Amino acid sequence: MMQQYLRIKADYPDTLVFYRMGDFYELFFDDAEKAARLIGITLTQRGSSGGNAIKMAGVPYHSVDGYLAKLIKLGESIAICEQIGDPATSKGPVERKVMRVITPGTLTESDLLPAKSERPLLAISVASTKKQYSIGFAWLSLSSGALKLLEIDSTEKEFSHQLLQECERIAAAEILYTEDINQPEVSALLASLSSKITALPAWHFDLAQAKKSLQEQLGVASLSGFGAEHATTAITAAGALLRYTQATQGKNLRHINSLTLETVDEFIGLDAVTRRNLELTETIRGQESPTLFSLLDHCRTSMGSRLLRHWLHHPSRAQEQARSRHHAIHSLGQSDACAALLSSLGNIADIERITTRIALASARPRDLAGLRDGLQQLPTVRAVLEQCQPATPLLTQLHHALATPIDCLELVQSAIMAEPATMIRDGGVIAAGFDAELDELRNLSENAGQFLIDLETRERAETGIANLRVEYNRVHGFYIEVTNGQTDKVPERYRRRQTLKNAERYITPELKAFEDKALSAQERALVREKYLYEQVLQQLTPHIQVLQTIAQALAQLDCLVALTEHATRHQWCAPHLVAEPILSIEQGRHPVVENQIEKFIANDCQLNTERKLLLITGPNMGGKSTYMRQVALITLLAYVGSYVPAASATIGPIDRIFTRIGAADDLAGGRSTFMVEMTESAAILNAATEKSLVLMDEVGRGTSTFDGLALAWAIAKQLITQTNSFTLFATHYFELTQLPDTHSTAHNVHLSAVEHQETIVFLHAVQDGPASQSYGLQVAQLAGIPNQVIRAARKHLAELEAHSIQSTPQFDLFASARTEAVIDETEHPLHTALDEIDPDSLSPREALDALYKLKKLAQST
Ligand SMILES: Nc1ncnc2c1ncn2[C@@H]1O[C@H](COP(=O)(O)OP(=O)(O)OP(=O)(O)O)[C@@H](O)[C@H]1O
Repeated sequence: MMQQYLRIKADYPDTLVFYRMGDFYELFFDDAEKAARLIGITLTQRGSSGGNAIKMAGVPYHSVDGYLAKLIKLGESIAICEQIGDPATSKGPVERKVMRVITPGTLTESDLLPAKSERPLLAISVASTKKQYSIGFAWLSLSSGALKLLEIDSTEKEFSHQLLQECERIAAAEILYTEDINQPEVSALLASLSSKITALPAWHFDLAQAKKSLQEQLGVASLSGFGAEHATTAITAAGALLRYTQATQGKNLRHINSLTLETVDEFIGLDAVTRRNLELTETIRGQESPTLFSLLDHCRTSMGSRLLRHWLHHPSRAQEQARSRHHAIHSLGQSDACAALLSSLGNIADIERITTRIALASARPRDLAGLRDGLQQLPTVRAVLEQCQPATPLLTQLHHALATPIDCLELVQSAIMAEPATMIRDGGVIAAGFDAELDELRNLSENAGQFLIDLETRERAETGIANLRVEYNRVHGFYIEVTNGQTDKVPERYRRRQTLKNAERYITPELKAFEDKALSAQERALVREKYLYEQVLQQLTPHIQVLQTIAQALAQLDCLVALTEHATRHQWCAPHLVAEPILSIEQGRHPVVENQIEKFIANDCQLNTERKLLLITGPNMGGKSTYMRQVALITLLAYVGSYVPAASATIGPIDRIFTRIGAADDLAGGRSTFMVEMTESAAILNAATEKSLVLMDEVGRGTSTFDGLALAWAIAKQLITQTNSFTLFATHYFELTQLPDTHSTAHNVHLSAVEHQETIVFLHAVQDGPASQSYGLQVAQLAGIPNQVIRAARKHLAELEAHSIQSTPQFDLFASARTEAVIDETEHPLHTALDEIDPDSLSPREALDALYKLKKLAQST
């Protein structure tokens, strides 16, 4: 047996092998030690191999799912090795085979998957020519069957950034790549993500082979129908991805029958920092709520929740998609459609994942019952949609997709019991009337009850033993039990089966014959049921595609209903997406904060070609960050297709949203607060365009005042004059408020506060003009800094202010620092000489002389 084990293990060196032995899965050697360490199962030793004791650890097969879930969470992969031979007939060890490999990116079991998020598997391929790179991404959500491709061109400088950005957006549970990627830092880069990283041999990434297997999988002769035939690097990645998935599943992947080619400019660009700062699906501290997603997720199905999460991370730049959702929300909100739909959707199971399990033949009886109950809701859902006025194209499309697949529904209705057992092996799954043979076998075993009662009555009468009982247990089968006092009345034909303390148990030829028949009928019924169940799964496979369409339509409808619900409840408005460059929000609120505090103060935001950068000043705690975030979230929500928390919102084309908010050390990544701040700012300055929305919060505060101020000033200037992006720039450097004097597209706004009896009251209202003072000490006092410290600070502040007698203290310090530097430089003899030259008035000869003179001067200093 150990030889068999070692042969199998050799094919799965980096995977924990769960080796089936009777009712247990056993792990051996290093696998056993590792599993014992990771999931706390007991490590034992038995026998020996090569003179060393064999370490082993096992888990019972019926509770394996819990252990698998823990291991997968820890990033482990597991090979499930089953007994496939018949132990009764095999000579030597029973034949065994790895039936499937479970990896973090290839999960389909409901117990192992999070209900509300996807766990995609991503493969990355890189092709390079000189300094140009093409990065191919192919990712698959095995639990839904959605396969996506993306190919981006990159340069050496951009490579790492682009690779990381896409990986973070896709958020794969597992990444496949080849170590042969020419960039050695790639593996380090990928390792910085939280996914499991699997390196594959280079030959898995072969274009010709990839194209062939992709076409075979999708059942097409060319990929042109998907517009993907030229995306060769992405196709190469898809080849490796398919090979890996097929190998782990050991089955046909019938539910993967389409692919989507994404383009890099399709979505509003959100880098990882921005996703985090805006707290879309995770708070900055990494919690699940409160986030934009936790706020809006009123979805009744897990399919809806997953799609909503996807929508929030993928707002399309094309305004059409968002507009069609706004129209649908308008229509759904007009009537009481939402309430009706919410109750129907609440009765619908996760048809998307159930369909996948049907394709993989791993669907459990309750999956099919769930499918049946869900499909039965479709007519009601459609009827409600028909009532929605006005009928919008999107709702009509959903109505169309939600037609009941009659054949499929009839099949599950007739085949599956109303409330089937959890496992097919226990029976109690196939409905009565579906199969005559099964009904007959069940009849035989179930009618045993009456036969036994009759027998008992007869035997009592014949033997005169009044308390004689005919009974059954799993170990000894049927028997007649007679208490000790009565055993002398037992007739000859009784054979003793078992002796107990107070009684004897017997069997008779008649009872034995019945037992054989009944037990075999029961066994045969179980076998028949299993067979029928497999047939039903088979017969469902032609319906996979239509079930996928239904699942997607239900998910969309669920999201729309959730958004409508929220919009109605919180008086959100329909945004206008327009072609002009404008971002005009009236009475905007922060969607999450407005829900958490009693009285949220609404604020406007006007940005357009004449007003592109707002310098936001105001006290700490005044609401600057909240204001900036709310503008970004309203913009994002509008493009997601949701209504927005405002009285009105008109928003033009937006290509990316950038944020530089707050400062946190990235100690793990080896970057200080200031380094993080500057890296993020650099990314913005390099990539922002005039269609980008940029949020900059207190840039420069991570370093000394002068350096910080100088950087903040230069960055703001660059955003005004070069990138010309829509910018919200919050700062505590009052000196920056002078920028609008020289740059007409920059404007000052501030968050107001008033002093009241030595303390400060925040008004949270955005007003024109710069703030008059910073109220830092008052906020510190509010925060509980001891009075003594506050008094000392106040004294020191007065001294500082007295020192800088100039009108605007810090700015003048900054200005004089600059002029000093300039004076220094102009006093250099070389500079003096240069200043004296007027190139326009020089003859060629004089110019040459001047050049010699300058060169000499340069050498002498
Ligand atoms: N518009 C508003 N209406 C009501 N309360 C608000 C509003 N904006 C912000 N607040 C409240 O004020 C608190 C502080 O807001 P915020 O963090 O935006 O201030 P800030 O000016 O960015 O402060 P700092 O400069 O210290 O970072 C928020 O937690 C919120 O409770």
